[in-house]
Amino acid sequence: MGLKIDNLSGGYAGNNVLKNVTFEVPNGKIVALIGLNGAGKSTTINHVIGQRPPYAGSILLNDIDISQDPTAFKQQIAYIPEQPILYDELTLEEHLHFMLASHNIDDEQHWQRVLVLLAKFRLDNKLHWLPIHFSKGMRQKVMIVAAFMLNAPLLVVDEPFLGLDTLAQKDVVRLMEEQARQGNGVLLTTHLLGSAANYVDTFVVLKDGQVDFIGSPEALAQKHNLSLANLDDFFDLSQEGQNNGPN
Ligand SMILES: Nc1ncnc2c1ncn2[C@@H]1O[C@H](COP(=O)(O)OP(=O)(O)OP(=O)(O)O)[C@@H](O)[C@H]1O
Repeated sequence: MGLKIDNLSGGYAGNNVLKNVTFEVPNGKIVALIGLNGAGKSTTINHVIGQRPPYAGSILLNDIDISQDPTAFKQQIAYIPEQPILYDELTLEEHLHFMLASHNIDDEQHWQRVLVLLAKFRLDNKLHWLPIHFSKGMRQKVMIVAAFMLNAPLLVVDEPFLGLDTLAQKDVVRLMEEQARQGNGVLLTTHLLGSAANYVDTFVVLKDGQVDFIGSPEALAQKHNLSLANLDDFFDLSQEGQNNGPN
């Protein structure tokens, strides 16, 4: 069980980006989607969170098919977007209550966890602030608190570290690991392979909208004759491969 993507084709009107993408995020595992700019990572994420319907293939989360029951499917997902999405007229506190309600989560039971997360990201004294008062990093932290408070079966994170200070980056990694320990799946996109190798179970490499590799950090490093510490050089090698052309 967990997330199962089978032969997914998808993209945008007139631009079929993903071709037969197949991979899984088992419950309790952290999977990182990686690839060069334009490889199709965000497009895959858009399909997984139900923003775009698949052209072909299937997306199941704990046996619920996104095409057959999109509401039940989406209620199992917590999502941290690359760019924060906040309502200008809602305070931080109102945002969090709204998110809990939209996921049918008992507010009173969960509020203690919310307060712990707010304190961790130093937002605990800002419950009455409106988004206009938040810095870029603080806006991102609001999205992070909102996602982790849901404790959802699948956490989807698009570029989790953009705009975050190093302390917050470490907290996000620890929280993703905690999610996995609790049996939830985590799907993230990242360009920071070297550090991701320390906490992900599986890398899924996308190239031109297709899955090019699935395996552990060790297997990916071995395939490219790299040490885990030098895994960031993987992108240089991919780039060279592209520049050299298909033949
Ligand atoms: N809204 C859109 N409409 C049409 N084509 C798009 C749209 N968004 C992205 N694309 C195209 O889809 C392809 C994959 O883009 P995508 O954003 O999924 O890549 P990515 O791997 O997430 O890249 P990055 O690392 O730059 O975030 C690219 O060719 C891009 O031009």
